[in-house]
Amino acid sequence: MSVESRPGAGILFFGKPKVIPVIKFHQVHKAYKTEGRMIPALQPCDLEIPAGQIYGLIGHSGAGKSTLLRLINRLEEPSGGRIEVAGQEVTSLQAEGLRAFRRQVGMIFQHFNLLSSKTVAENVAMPLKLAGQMSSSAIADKVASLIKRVGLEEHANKYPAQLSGGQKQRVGIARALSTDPKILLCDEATSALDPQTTGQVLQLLAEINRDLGLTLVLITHEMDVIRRICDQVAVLDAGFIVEQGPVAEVFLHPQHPTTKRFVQEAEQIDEQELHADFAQVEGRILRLTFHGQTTYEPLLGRVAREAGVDFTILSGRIDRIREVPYGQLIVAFNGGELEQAMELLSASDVHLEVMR
Ligand SMILES: Nc1ncnc2c1ncn2[C@@H]1O[C@H](COP(=O)(O)OP(=O)(O)OP(=O)(O)O)[C@@H](O)[C@H]1O
Repeated sequence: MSVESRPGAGILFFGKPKVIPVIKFHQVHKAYKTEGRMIPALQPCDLEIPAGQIYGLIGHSGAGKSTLLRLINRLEEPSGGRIEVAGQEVTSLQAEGLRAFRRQVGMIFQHFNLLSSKTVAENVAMPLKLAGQMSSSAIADKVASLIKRVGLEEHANKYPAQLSGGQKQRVGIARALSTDPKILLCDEATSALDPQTTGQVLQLLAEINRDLGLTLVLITHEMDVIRRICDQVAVLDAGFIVEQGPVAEVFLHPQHPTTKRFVQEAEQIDEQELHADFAQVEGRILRLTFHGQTTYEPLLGRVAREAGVDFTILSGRIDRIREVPYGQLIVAFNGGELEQAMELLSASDVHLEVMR
Protein backbone atom coordinates (compact mmCIF):
# COMPACT_ATOMS: atom_id res chain seq x y z
CA MET A 1 0.00 0.00 0.00
CA SER A 2 1.42 3.44 -0.84
CA VAL A 3 1.97 6.14 1.76
CA GLU A 4 -0.88 8.24 0.36
CA SER A 5 -3.45 5.44 0.52
CA ARG A 6 -2.84 4.49 4.15
CA PRO A 7 -5.34 5.86 6.70
CA GLY A 8 -4.22 9.18 8.15
CA ALA A 9 -1.22 9.46 5.81
CA GLY A 10 -2.75 12.41 4.01
CA ILE A 11 -6.08 13.95 3.13
CA LEU A 12 -7.12 14.10 -0.51
CA PHE A 13 -7.75 17.69 -1.50
CA PHE A 14 -8.33 18.45 -5.20
CA GLY A 15 -6.50 15.21 -6.02
CA LYS A 16 -3.31 16.06 -4.14
CA PRO A 17 -2.52 14.51 -0.75
CA LYS A 18 -2.38 17.19 1.93
CA VAL A 19 -0.04 16.12 4.67
CA ILE A 20 -1.05 17.42 8.08
CA PRO A 21 1.67 17.68 10.72
CA VAL A 22 0.70 16.26 14.12
CA ILE A 23 3.99 17.21 15.79
CA LYS A 24 5.64 20.58 15.18
CA PHE A 25 8.92 21.86 16.60
CA HIS A 26 9.68 25.58 16.25
CA GLN A 27 13.30 26.39 17.05
CA VAL A 28 13.32 23.84 19.87
CA HIS A 29 16.59 23.32 21.69
CA LYS A 30 17.81 21.54 24.78
CA ALA A 31 20.92 21.80 26.95
CA TYR A 32 21.64 19.74 30.09
CA LYS A 33 23.33 21.15 33.16
CA THR A 34 26.42 19.07 33.84
CA GLU A 35 28.91 20.02 36.54
CA GLY A 36 27.56 23.57 36.62
CA ARG A 37 27.79 24.04 32.82
CA MET A 38 25.04 23.93 30.22
CA ILE A 39 25.97 21.33 27.58
CA PRO A 40 23.88 21.46 24.39
CA ALA A 41 22.25 18.14 23.42
CA LEU A 42 19.86 19.45 20.73
CA GLN A 43 20.56 22.58 18.68
CA PRO A 44 17.62 24.82 17.66
CA CYS A 45 15.59 22.79 15.20
CA ASP A 46 12.35 22.91 13.22
CA LEU A 47 10.53 19.68 12.57
CA GLU A 48 7.13 18.67 11.20
CA ILE A 49 5.97 15.09 11.65
CA PRO A 50 2.98 14.25 9.43
CA ALA A 51 -0.09 12.59 10.95
CA GLY A 52 -0.38 8.87 10.28
CA GLN A 53 3.19 8.39 9.10
CA ILE A 54 6.14 6.50 10.55
CA TYR A 55 8.91 9.00 11.21
CA GLY A 56 12.42 7.78 11.95
CA LEU A 57 15.19 9.56 13.85
CA ILE A 58 18.63 8.15 13.14
CA GLY A 59 22.00 9.13 14.54
CA HIS A 60 25.03 7.79 16.35
CA SER A 61 25.19 7.50 20.12
CA GLY A 62 24.91 10.93 21.78
CA ALA A 63 23.51 12.61 18.63
CA GLY A 64 20.41 13.79 20.54
CA LYS A 65 17.77 11.27 19.37
CA SER A 66 16.39 10.33 22.81
CA THR A 67 16.40 13.96 23.85
CA LEU A 68 14.33 14.91 20.79
CA LEU A 69 11.92 11.99 21.32
CA ARG A 70 11.43 12.70 25.02
CA LEU A 71 10.71 16.38 24.30
CA ILE A 72 7.62 15.29 22.36
CA ASN A 73 5.82 14.01 25.48
CA ARG A 74 7.70 16.40 27.76
CA LEU A 75 9.67 13.76 29.60
CA GLU A 76 12.35 16.40 28.97
CA GLU A 77 11.69 20.13 29.27
CA PRO A 78 12.97 22.18 26.31
CA SER A 79 15.49 24.94 27.01
CA GLY A 80 13.67 27.04 24.41
CA GLY A 81 11.35 26.96 21.43
CA ARG A 82 7.75 25.78 20.96
CA ILE A 83 6.40 22.23 20.66
CA GLU A 84 2.92 21.57 19.31
CA VAL A 85 1.36 18.11 19.39
CA ALA A 86 -2.08 17.48 17.87
CA GLY A 87 -2.77 21.20 17.93
CA GLN A 88 -1.83 21.58 21.61
CA GLU A 89 1.01 23.78 22.80
CA VAL A 90 2.77 21.13 24.91
CA THR A 91 5.21 23.53 26.53
CA SER A 92 2.44 25.36 28.39
CA LEU A 93 0.59 22.30 29.79
CA GLN A 94 0.21 22.07 33.59
CA ALA A 95 -0.29 19.01 35.84
CA GLU A 96 -3.75 17.60 34.85
CA GLY A 97 -3.48 18.84 31.25
CA LEU A 98 -0.06 17.19 30.95
CA ARG A 99 -1.39 13.88 32.35
CA ALA A 100 -4.32 13.89 29.88
CA PHE A 101 -1.95 14.78 27.03
CA ARG A 102 0.45 11.94 27.91
CA ARG A 103 -2.40 9.45 27.58
CA GLN A 104 -2.53 10.45 23.89
CA VAL A 105 1.16 9.67 23.46
CA GLY A 106 2.17 6.03 24.07
CA MET A 107 5.80 5.02 24.47
CA ILE A 108 7.80 1.81 24.13
CA PHE A 109 11.34 1.26 25.32
CA GLN A 110 14.49 -0.65 24.37
CA HIS A 111 14.41 -2.64 27.64
CA PHE A 112 10.60 -2.95 27.67
CA ASN A 113 10.16 -1.47 31.24
CA LEU A 114 7.65 -4.15 32.31
CA LEU A 115 6.73 -4.78 35.93
CA SER A 116 8.28 -8.15 36.74
CA SER A 117 5.81 -8.95 39.56
CA LYS A 118 2.78 -8.52 37.24
CA THR A 119 1.48 -10.84 34.53
CA VAL A 120 1.24 -9.86 30.86
CA ALA A 121 -2.46 -8.97 31.30
CA GLU A 122 -1.77 -6.95 34.48
CA ASN A 123 1.05 -5.03 32.77
CA VAL A 124 -1.22 -4.14 29.84
CA ALA A 125 -4.03 -3.14 32.23
CA MET A 126 -1.83 -0.85 34.32
CA PRO A 127 -2.32 2.48 32.40
CA LEU A 128 -6.09 1.88 32.31
CA LYS A 129 -6.23 1.21 36.05
CA LEU A 130 -4.16 4.34 36.73
CA ALA A 131 -6.48 6.44 34.52
CA GLY A 132 -9.38 5.19 36.71
CA GLN A 133 -12.03 5.79 34.05
CA MET A 134 -13.14 2.25 33.19
CA SER A 135 -14.85 -0.59 35.07
CA SER A 136 -12.85 -3.77 35.80
CA SER A 137 -14.83 -5.78 33.25
CA ALA A 138 -14.35 -3.11 30.52
CA ILE A 139 -10.61 -3.12 31.30
CA ALA A 140 -10.50 -6.94 31.10
CA ASP A 141 -12.22 -6.88 27.66
CA LYS A 142 -9.90 -4.20 26.34
CA VAL A 143 -6.79 -5.96 27.66
CA ALA A 144 -7.89 -9.23 26.02
CA SER A 145 -8.33 -7.52 22.64
CA LEU A 146 -4.95 -5.76 22.91
CA ILE A 147 -3.22 -9.01 23.83
CA LYS A 148 -4.84 -10.63 20.80
CA ARG A 149 -3.74 -7.77 18.52
CA VAL A 150 -0.09 -8.30 19.48
CA GLY A 151 -0.40 -12.11 19.17
CA LEU A 152 0.10 -13.07 22.83
CA GLU A 153 -3.22 -14.86 23.55
CA GLU A 154 -1.36 -17.92 24.85
CA HIS A 155 0.76 -15.88 27.24
CA ALA A 156 -1.69 -13.55 29.03
CA ASN A 157 -1.07 -15.09 32.47
CA LYS A 158 2.69 -15.42 32.22
CA TYR A 159 5.22 -13.17 33.95
CA PRO A 160 7.81 -11.15 31.98
CA ALA A 161 10.63 -13.50 33.05
CA GLN A 162 8.83 -16.32 31.20
CA LEU A 163 8.82 -14.42 27.88
CA SER A 164 11.34 -13.92 25.05
CA GLY A 165 12.59 -10.42 24.19
CA GLY A 166 10.22 -10.16 21.22
CA GLN A 167 7.25 -11.22 23.38
CA LYS A 168 8.21 -8.69 26.07
CA GLN A 169 8.25 -5.93 23.44
CA ARG A 170 4.79 -7.06 22.27
CA VAL A 171 3.56 -6.59 25.86
CA GLY A 172 5.16 -3.12 25.83
CA ILE A 173 3.32 -2.32 22.59
CA ALA A 174 -0.05 -3.58 23.93
CA ARG A 175 0.43 -1.55 27.12
CA ALA A 176 1.31 1.58 25.11
CA LEU A 177 -1.84 1.15 22.99
CA SER A 178 -4.15 0.69 26.00
CA THR A 179 -5.03 4.39 26.30
CA ASP A 180 -5.82 4.69 22.54
CA PRO A 181 -2.95 7.09 21.85
CA LYS A 182 -2.70 9.15 18.65
CA ILE A 183 1.08 8.92 18.70
CA LEU A 184 3.45 6.10 19.60
CA LEU A 185 7.04 6.96 20.53
CA CYS A 186 9.47 4.07 20.06
CA ASP A 187 12.78 4.47 21.89
CA GLU A 188 15.10 1.95 20.19
CA ALA A 189 12.29 -0.60 20.34
CA THR A 190 14.25 -3.30 18.50
CA SER A 191 17.86 -2.63 19.60
CA ALA A 192 17.79 -5.46 22.17
CA LEU A 193 16.33 -8.01 19.71
CA ASP A 194 17.89 -10.45 17.21
CA PRO A 195 17.44 -9.75 13.47
CA GLN A 196 14.49 -12.15 12.97
CA THR A 197 12.60 -10.87 16.03
CA THR A 198 13.42 -7.30 14.96
CA GLY A 199 11.71 -8.01 11.62
CA GLN A 200 8.59 -9.36 13.36
CA VAL A 201 8.31 -6.42 15.77
CA LEU A 202 8.83 -3.92 12.92
CA GLN A 203 6.08 -5.67 10.97
CA LEU A 204 3.74 -5.39 13.98
CA LEU A 205 4.52 -1.67 14.29
CA ALA A 206 3.84 -1.17 10.56
CA GLU A 207 0.49 -3.01 10.92
CA ILE A 208 -0.50 -0.83 13.89
CA ASN A 209 0.37 2.29 11.88
CA ARG A 210 -1.66 1.05 8.91
CA ASP A 211 -4.69 -0.33 10.81
CA LEU A 212 -5.07 2.37 13.47
CA GLY A 213 -3.71 5.35 11.52
CA LEU A 214 -1.39 6.02 14.45
CA THR A 215 1.64 8.30 14.01
CA LEU A 216 4.86 6.54 15.01
CA VAL A 217 8.14 8.24 15.85
CA LEU A 218 11.01 5.82 16.26
CA ILE A 219 14.69 6.17 16.99
CA THR A 220 17.36 3.80 15.78
CA HIS A 221 21.06 3.46 14.95
CA GLU A 222 20.27 1.36 11.86
CA MET A 223 19.37 2.68 8.43
CA ASP A 224 17.92 -0.74 7.71
CA VAL A 225 15.14 -0.15 10.29
CA ILE A 226 14.41 3.21 8.64
CA ARG A 227 14.38 1.62 5.17
CA ARG A 228 11.98 -1.14 6.20
CA ILE A 229 9.18 0.79 7.87
CA CYS A 230 9.63 4.58 7.88
CA ASP A 231 7.98 7.10 5.54
CA GLN A 232 10.22 10.00 6.55
CA VAL A 233 13.52 10.34 8.34
CA ALA A 234 15.61 12.94 10.12
CA VAL A 235 19.35 12.34 10.51
CA LEU A 236 20.91 13.74 13.69
CA ASP A 237 24.57 14.49 14.17
CA ALA A 238 26.02 16.11 17.32
CA GLY A 239 22.67 17.74 18.20
CA PHE A 240 21.93 19.03 14.68
CA ILE A 241 19.31 17.71 12.26
CA VAL A 242 21.64 17.45 9.26
CA GLU A 243 19.21 15.95 6.75
CA GLN A 244 15.49 15.19 6.64
CA GLY A 245 12.88 14.11 4.11
CA PRO A 246 11.08 11.11 2.60
CA VAL A 247 13.04 7.91 3.19
CA ALA A 248 13.35 7.08 -0.53
CA GLU A 249 14.96 10.47 -1.21
CA VAL A 250 17.31 10.44 1.77
CA PHE A 251 18.25 6.77 1.39
CA LEU A 252 18.78 6.76 -2.36
CA HIS A 253 20.40 10.22 -2.59
CA PRO A 254 22.07 10.95 0.74
CA GLN A 255 23.75 14.37 0.92
CA HIS A 256 25.39 14.66 4.33
CA PRO A 257 28.52 12.57 5.12
CA THR A 258 26.81 11.05 8.20
CA THR A 259 23.81 9.97 6.12
CA LYS A 260 26.12 8.54 3.45
CA ARG A 261 27.90 6.44 6.09
CA PHE A 262 24.60 5.09 7.45
CA VAL A 263 23.48 4.14 3.94
CA GLN A 264 26.81 2.46 3.15
CA GLU A 265 26.51 0.42 6.37
CA ALA A 266 22.98 -0.65 5.43
CA GLU A 267 24.01 -1.53 1.88
CA GLN A 268 27.15 -3.28 3.20
CA ILE A 269 29.22 -1.39 0.65
CA ASP A 270 32.97 -1.69 1.16
CA GLU A 271 34.42 1.46 -0.47
CA GLN A 272 37.93 -0.03 -0.67
CA GLU A 273 36.76 -3.19 -2.42
CA LEU A 274 34.66 -1.11 -4.79
CA HIS A 275 37.61 1.06 -5.78
CA ALA A 276 39.78 -2.04 -6.27
CA ASP A 277 37.11 -3.24 -8.74
CA PHE A 278 37.13 0.17 -10.47
CA ALA A 279 40.86 -0.28 -11.19
CA GLN A 280 40.08 -3.44 -13.18
CA VAL A 281 37.80 -1.81 -15.76
CA GLU A 282 37.99 0.95 -18.33
CA GLY A 283 35.46 3.60 -19.33
CA ARG A 284 32.92 5.72 -17.49
CA ILE A 285 31.58 4.30 -14.20
CA LEU A 286 28.01 5.19 -13.22
CA ARG A 287 25.74 4.32 -10.31
CA LEU A 288 22.21 3.71 -11.63
CA THR A 289 19.32 3.93 -9.17
CA PHE A 290 15.93 2.50 -10.11
CA HIS A 291 12.88 3.12 -7.88
CA GLY A 292 9.44 1.62 -8.20
CA GLN A 293 8.35 -0.32 -11.28
CA THR A 294 11.46 0.61 -13.38
CA THR A 295 13.38 -1.75 -11.05
CA TYR A 296 12.00 -4.72 -13.00
CA GLU A 297 12.28 -3.33 -16.52
CA PRO A 298 15.00 -4.71 -18.86
CA LEU A 299 16.28 -1.20 -19.49
CA LEU A 300 20.02 -1.72 -19.46
CA GLY A 301 20.11 -4.20 -22.35
CA ARG A 302 17.78 -2.04 -24.47
CA VAL A 303 19.81 1.13 -23.80
CA ALA A 304 23.09 -0.69 -24.55
CA ARG A 305 21.71 -1.91 -27.91
CA GLU A 306 20.27 1.48 -28.90
CA ALA A 307 23.37 3.49 -27.93
CA GLY A 308 25.84 0.80 -28.99
CA VAL A 309 27.64 0.77 -25.61
CA ASP A 310 29.23 -2.20 -23.84
CA PHE A 311 28.87 -2.53 -20.10
CA THR A 312 30.32 -4.39 -17.13
CA ILE A 313 28.29 -4.70 -13.91
CA LEU A 314 30.48 -4.09 -10.85
CA SER A 315 27.78 -4.39 -8.20
CA GLY A 316 24.01 -4.70 -8.04
CA ARG A 317 21.12 -5.27 -5.68
CA ILE A 318 17.36 -5.06 -5.44
CA ASP A 319 15.62 -4.31 -2.16
CA ARG A 320 12.64 -2.42 -0.82
CA ILE A 321 11.98 0.92 0.86
CA ARG A 322 8.84 0.11 2.82
CA GLU A 323 7.01 -1.91 0.16
CA VAL A 324 8.42 -0.07 -2.87
CA PRO A 325 11.22 -1.88 -4.75
CA TYR A 326 14.44 -0.15 -5.70
CA GLY A 327 17.57 -1.30 -7.47
CA GLN A 328 21.11 0.00 -7.59
CA LEU A 329 23.72 -0.98 -10.16
CA ILE A 330 27.29 0.19 -10.50
CA VAL A 331 28.17 -0.18 -14.17
CA ALA A 332 31.26 0.57 -16.30
CA PHE A 333 30.30 1.74 -19.83
CA ASN A 334 32.60 1.48 -22.83
CA GLY A 335 32.47 2.57 -26.47
CA GLY A 336 29.35 3.65 -28.40
CA GLU A 337 27.33 6.80 -27.62
CA LEU A 338 27.61 7.23 -23.85
CA GLU A 339 25.72 10.56 -23.83
CA GLN A 340 22.80 8.93 -25.66
CA ALA A 341 22.83 5.99 -23.20
CA MET A 342 22.69 8.42 -20.26
CA GLU A 343 19.84 10.37 -21.84
CA LEU A 344 17.85 7.18 -22.48
CA LEU A 345 18.33 6.05 -18.87
CA SER A 346 17.38 9.46 -17.44
CA ALA A 347 14.29 9.54 -19.67
CA SER A 348 13.24 6.23 -18.09
CA ASP A 349 13.44 7.73 -14.55
CA VAL A 350 16.77 6.13 -13.71
CA HIS A 351 18.88 8.36 -11.45
CA LEU A 352 22.50 8.58 -12.62
CA GLU A 353 25.56 9.40 -10.59
CA VAL A 354 28.98 9.53 -12.27
CA MET A 355 31.46 7.69 -10.03
CA ARG A 356 34.45 7.91 -12.40
N1 LIG B 1 19.92 13.74 31.70
C1 LIG B 1 21.05 14.17 31.11
N2 LIG B 1 21.94 14.93 31.75
C2 LIG B 1 23.06 15.38 31.15
N3 LIG B 1 23.39 15.12 29.88
C3 LIG B 1 22.55 14.35 29.17
C4 LIG B 1 21.34 13.82 29.74
N4 LIG B 1 20.69 13.08 28.80
C5 LIG B 1 21.46 13.14 27.69
N5 LIG B 1 22.57 13.89 27.91
C6 LIG B 1 23.62 14.19 26.92
O1 LIG B 1 23.00 14.77 25.78
C7 LIG B 1 23.58 14.30 24.58
C8 LIG B 1 22.51 13.65 23.71
O2 LIG B 1 22.04 12.48 24.38
P1 LIG B 1 20.86 11.57 23.82
O3 LIG B 1 20.61 10.50 24.85
O4 LIG B 1 19.73 12.43 23.44
O5 LIG B 1 21.54 10.97 22.52
P2 LIG B 1 21.11 9.68 21.68
O6 LIG B 1 21.34 10.05 20.26
O7 LIG B 1 19.76 9.25 22.06
O8 LIG B 1 22.19 8.63 22.16
P3 LIG B 1 22.03 7.01 22.35
O9 LIG B 1 21.82 6.45 21.00
O10 LIG B 1 23.34 6.62 22.96
O11 LIG B 1 20.86 6.81 23.29
C9 LIG B 1 24.70 13.35 25.00
O12 LIG B 1 25.91 14.08 25.00
C10 LIG B 1 24.31 12.95 26.40
O13 LIG B 1 25.44 12.65 27.17
